Amino acid sequence: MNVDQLITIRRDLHQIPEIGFNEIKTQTYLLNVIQTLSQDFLEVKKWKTGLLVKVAGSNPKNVLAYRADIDGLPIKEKTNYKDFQSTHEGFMHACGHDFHMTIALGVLSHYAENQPENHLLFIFQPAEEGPGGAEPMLRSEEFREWWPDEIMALHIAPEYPVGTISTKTGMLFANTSELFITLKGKGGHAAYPHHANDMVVAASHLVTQLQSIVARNVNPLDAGVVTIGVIKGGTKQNIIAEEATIEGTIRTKSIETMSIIKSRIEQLVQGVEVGFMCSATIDYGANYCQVYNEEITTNHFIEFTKRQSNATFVASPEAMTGEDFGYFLEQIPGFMFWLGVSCEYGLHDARLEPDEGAIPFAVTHLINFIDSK
Ligand SMILES: CC(=O)N[C@@H](CCC[C@H](N)C(=O)O)C(=O)O
Repeated sequence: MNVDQLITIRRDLHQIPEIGFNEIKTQTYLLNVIQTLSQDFLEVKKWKTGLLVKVAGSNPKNVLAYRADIDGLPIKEKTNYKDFQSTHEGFMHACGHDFHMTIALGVLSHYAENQPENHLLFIFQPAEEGPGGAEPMLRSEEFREWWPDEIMALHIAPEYPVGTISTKTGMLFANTSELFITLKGKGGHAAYPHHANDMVVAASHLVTQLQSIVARNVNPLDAGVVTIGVIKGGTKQNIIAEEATIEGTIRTKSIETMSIIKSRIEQLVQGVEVGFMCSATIDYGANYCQVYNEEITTNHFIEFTKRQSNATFVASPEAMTGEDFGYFLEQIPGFMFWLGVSCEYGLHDARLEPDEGAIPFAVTHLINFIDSK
């Protein structure tokens, strides 16, 4: 695949972002591209809205896997793209998964023409942003039949210039848990507050109290995040709300801190139930384990990257981002790395315009790395 074809694919995919386990058009698009490749060494399996593609090696000793996540986000795009903005109103590839898929297709197309020595497995995984596709995929018969010996994945990094690769051994990304809290009280007329239990006021108190957990319950030498991204409640300005919902995410470096934060959330929610005479439910949604890069495979990739004259290696700090790729790394040795895409706006920003020059760079880097093994 030449650079123009890769850019066309990225722009096509950018126009059809779909959220977790709804990647219907994306799956069809990927299948159509894969069908244009030479099929001599390829085998394709569908798994839910994702795909598994195996390339048969000529003298296989092991299976090396490359994983790309394929879902988009519920974000209304605000890029300056003229011809290829999202056609799905309110949805956007604002986390670079259009890049991740394109790079995977670029590498796959090379090996469809040039048979690798070892087997290769390309994983197009749904629902990374939630509710999590990696864990159920790992348990599936489809995946277990093609279980790899080693696995790798990349994530775009807007803060680094094109040509930069950044990673580290050990923890790269944090443990995560989603958080959904619903408060139910008694609604009523705005002028009769003494006959109601106002869930807008209760939710406001709770959001403020939740901020105290990291400040006062997490060891300052450890790290934790409690971010509330959504607060909803009420139906009209002169009606006291009978229901409010709070949605957020928890991030920690250790499992113990995740338990501490969750039990504090439960205590604070109980306090709000008593204090505001309401009832509450807590749902932790999708939980991801940390992304922990295995030492030997990661160091091998770092050493390879440092030897490439067109690549700049940056030792990565740990990040409180989450990735369900951590589930693959729990069971299969491998690593994830950041790929510089040079953009002033960060991940999950409606203005994210990653530099497409990173696509051919990454495709070549990965092919050279696989061939070096
Ligand atoms: C790389 C990245 O941005 N990943 C997401 C993963 C989301 C996990 C889950 N849905 C949650 O919100 O906890 C991130 O937000 O870090």
